[in-house]
Amino acid sequence: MSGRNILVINSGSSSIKFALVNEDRDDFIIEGLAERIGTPEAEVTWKENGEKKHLQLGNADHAEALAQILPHVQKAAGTLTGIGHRVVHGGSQVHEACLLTPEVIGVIEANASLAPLHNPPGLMGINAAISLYPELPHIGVFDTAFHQTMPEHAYRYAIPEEFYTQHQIRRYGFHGTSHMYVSRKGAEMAGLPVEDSCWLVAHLGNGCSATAVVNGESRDTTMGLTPLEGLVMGTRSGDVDPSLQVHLHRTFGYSAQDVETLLTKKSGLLGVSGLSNDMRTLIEASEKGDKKAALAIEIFCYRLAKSLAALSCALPRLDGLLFTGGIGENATLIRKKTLDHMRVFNFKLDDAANQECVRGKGGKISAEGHPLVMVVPTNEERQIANETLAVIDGK
Ligand SMILES: Nc1ncnc2c1ncn2[C@@H]1O[C@H](COP(=O)(O)OP(=O)(O)O)[C@@H](O)[C@H]1O
Ligand SMILES: CC(=O)OP(=O)(O)O
Ligand SMILES: [Mg+2]
Repeated sequence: MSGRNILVINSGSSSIKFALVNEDRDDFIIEGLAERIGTPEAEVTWKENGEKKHLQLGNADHAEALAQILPHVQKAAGTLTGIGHRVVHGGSQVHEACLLTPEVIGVIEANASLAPLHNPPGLMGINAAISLYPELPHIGVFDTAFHQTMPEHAYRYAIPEEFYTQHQIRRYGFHGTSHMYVSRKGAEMAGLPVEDSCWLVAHLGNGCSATAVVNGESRDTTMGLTPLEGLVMGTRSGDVDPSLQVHLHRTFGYSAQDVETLLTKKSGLLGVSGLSNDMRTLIEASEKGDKKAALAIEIFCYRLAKSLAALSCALPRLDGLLFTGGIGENATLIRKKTLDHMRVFNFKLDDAANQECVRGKGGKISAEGHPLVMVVPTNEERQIANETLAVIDGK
C-alpha cells in the first residue's frame, strides 16, 4: 500500500476511540472503539477493511487495553509513520498541534484539573502508546488550538485582570478539531471560499459546544475555562448560576469534589431525565410518554437555540448553521426543535431532507428561500491524522 499510515488515538474517560488512517485513502483501514474500560465488561470492537472484529478486554485499564489492541493495528498497518493523540486541554501554553515532548506532556498534566473527564485518560493513552512505540513520533492535536483566534472580549471573563495575567483564567473553548473540520467542509459543500464564510457550528456529541466561525477562524464558542461551560450535555450541566456552587457548599456541605462530580457526571441529560445520558434512549422514552425524558430534551434544545442566537453576535452575517456530532448528525427531532425556538432567524427545515440526513449522510436540510442549514458529519480522526502528518513534515 502506498501512502503513510497514522494511528489516531482518542482516549475518553471510559472509552478509547482509534483509527488507522492512510493518507491516500478516503476510508479508514481500521476504525474502532474500546468501551467500559476498567470494568469486567471492557471490550473492543473494530472494523478492519470493512470486516467487523471483537475482543473482550477483561478488567483492562487504558494502558492494558491499548497493549491488547495495538498488535492488531500493527498487523494491519505494516509500517506506522506516527501516532496522533487527541488532547482536550492545552491551556495557555500550547497553541497548535505539536510533538509530545516531556515538556508538552507536563503541560497536559498541569491542565488536568481543568479537564478532569478528559486530560487524565488522555495522558494514560499517551503514556501507554509511547511505551509501546517509543521509536515513533507522537503528536498532540489539541481541542483548544482552533479557538486561539477568539478576540479578547470573547475569551476574557469579567473578573479582575490578575486572574488572567497571573493564573491564565480565561475562556479556551474545546472541540476545536471538529469545529475547524466542519466549518471547512461546510464551506466546500455550500460552494463558498472558507476565507469568506460565516457559520454557526453546533457539535452535539456526549460533550456539546457551539462555535461562531468567521473566514475559517473561531470568533467565539460556548465552552470556557473548562469543557463544562455552555450547552447542556450528556452528563454535564453546562451553564448554571456560578453561585450554585457556593450555595451547595454553604447550605448542604458539598466539597469541591462533590460539586465537580454533580455538575460533570450527574447532571445534563442524565440529571434531568434521571434515566440516561444517551439522546437515543431519551427520544424513545419521551415518545412512550416519559415526562422527565421529554423535559431533558426541551431544556437541551432551548438552551442550544439560546446559545446559537447569542453566538450570532460574533458574526458579520450568517451563511449557515451546521449540525454535527452523534446527536447533530442523527437526531432529526433535536434539529427541528432547536430551530423552532429561533423564530427571528427565519429558519425553516425541508422535513424530507431533515429525515434523510442521518447515519453519516450530510447535506442541506433547510427549505428553499430560508437561511441555509446543513448536516456536516465530523471527522476528527481524519483532521488529527492530517495535522499529525503536517507536524511530522515540519509544516
Ligand atoms: N440516531 C440517533 N438519534 C439520536 N441521538 C443519537 C443517534 N445516534 C447517536 N446519537 C447520540 O449521539 C451521542 C453521542 O455522540 P458522539 O458524537 O458519538 O459522542 P462522543 O462525544 O463520545 O464522540 C449520544 O447522546 C447518542 O445517543
Ligand atoms: C471537550 C469535550 O467535551 O469532549 P467530548 O465531547 O469528547 O466529551
Ligand atoms: Mg465524537
